[in-house]
Amino acid sequence: MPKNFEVGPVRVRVPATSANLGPGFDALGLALGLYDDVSAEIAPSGVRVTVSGQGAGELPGGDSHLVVRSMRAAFDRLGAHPPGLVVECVNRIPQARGLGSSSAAIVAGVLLARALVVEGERRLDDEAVLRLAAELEGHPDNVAPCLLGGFTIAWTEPSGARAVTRRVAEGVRPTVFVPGGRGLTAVARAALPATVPHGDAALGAGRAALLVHALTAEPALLLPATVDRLHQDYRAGGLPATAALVSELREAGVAAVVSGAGPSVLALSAPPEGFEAGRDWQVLRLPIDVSGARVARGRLGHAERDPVAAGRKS
Ligand SMILES: Nc1ncnc2c1ncn2[C@@H]1O[C@H](COP(=O)(O)OP(=O)(O)O)[C@@H](O)[C@H]1O
Ligand SMILES: N[C@@H](CCOP(=O)(O)O)C(=O)O
Repeated sequence: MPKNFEVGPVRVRVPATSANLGPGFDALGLALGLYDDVSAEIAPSGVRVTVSGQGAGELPGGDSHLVVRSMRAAFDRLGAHPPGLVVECVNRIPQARGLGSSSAAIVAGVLLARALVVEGERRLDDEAVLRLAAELEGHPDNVAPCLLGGFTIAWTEPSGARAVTRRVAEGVRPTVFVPGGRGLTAVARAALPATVPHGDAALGAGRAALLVHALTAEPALLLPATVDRLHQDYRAGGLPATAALVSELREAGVAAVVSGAGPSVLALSAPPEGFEAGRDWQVLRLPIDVSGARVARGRLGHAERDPVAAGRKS
C-alpha cells in the first residue's frame, strides 16, 4: 500500500435529496430515505468502476465517472495521488430526475477519498467537505442535506458553502412522483432569467422564511409556504407534465413543488385518498433521512448490494 493511504476498502451510503422545496431556490433541501451505496479501494494501477442499478450500462467508466472525478478533486485537496482505484456503485437514486443523484455521487466520491487517506478527516474536515462538494456541484442545496441529513438551509459565503440542519416536524411525509423521462439540471438552470421582478423576489423571501417555520413547527402552513415565483414558472415550458401535476396536487390542497430542477414532483403533505397521478409516474412514499451520508470500513456487503430493499432503510 502506498504511503499516505489506508489499507483496505471503504464504503459510503448517500441519500437522495430534494432541493428548493418551492421558494428556497439554491438554499433549502431535504434528505430522503432512498440511497446509493458506493465502495472504493486503492489499486496498484488503473481505474475500474462497476455500476449496478440506476445508470448501469449508461454511465461512463474510468476517470470520467462522476464519483471518480469527485474522488480526484478530494485527493488533490488532500495532496494524495493514488496509483489506481477500484470503485463499486449500487445506485437506487433515479438519475436526472431532480432527486440529487449528481450530488449523491459527488458527496460519495469526496467522502470515500477522504476515508482512504491517512488522517483524511483532520486534513479535510466536514466543513471543507461541504465546501468542496458544493463547488463541484455548483450549488449547495442538494449536497448539504446529502451530507448532513434532514432539512437543511444552505448558503454561500466568500469562503464557500455553509449549512445548518433542522429537524422536521412530525407528520411531514414526503411523496415523490418520478416520471420515466429525464431532465438535466444544467438545462433547467439555463431556462432561468438573469433578473426577476422585485415583487416576486419579495414574495419568495417571505415564503421561504415561512417554509422554515412550517416544516419545523407548523406543517398546516405548508401550502402557502411552498409558493414559488423564482424558478418553477420559468421552467414549466420545458416540463409541462411536471407543471400540470404540481398544479393538480396544489388545487387538491397538497403542498406540491417541483423537486430540484425537475422533472420529479415532491409533495410535502399527503395526496388525498385515491389520488391517481397516472401511469407515467412512479410514486415513492419516502421517509426523511435524518443521518446524512454514512461512511464505514470494508466493501459493500449483501445488504448494500440488494438493489431495492436496502435502498429504503435508513
Ligand atoms: N451515481 C452516479 N454516478 C455517476 N454519475 C452520476 C450519478 N448520478 C448522476 N450522475 C451524473 O449526473 C447526471 C445527472 O445530474 P443532474 O442533471 O444534476 O440530475 P440530478 O437531479 O439527478 O442530480 C447524470 O446524467 C450523470 O451524468
Ligand atoms: N437549486 C437547484 C437544484 C437542482 O437539484 P437537482 O436534484 O435537480 O440537481 C436548481 O433548481 O437548479
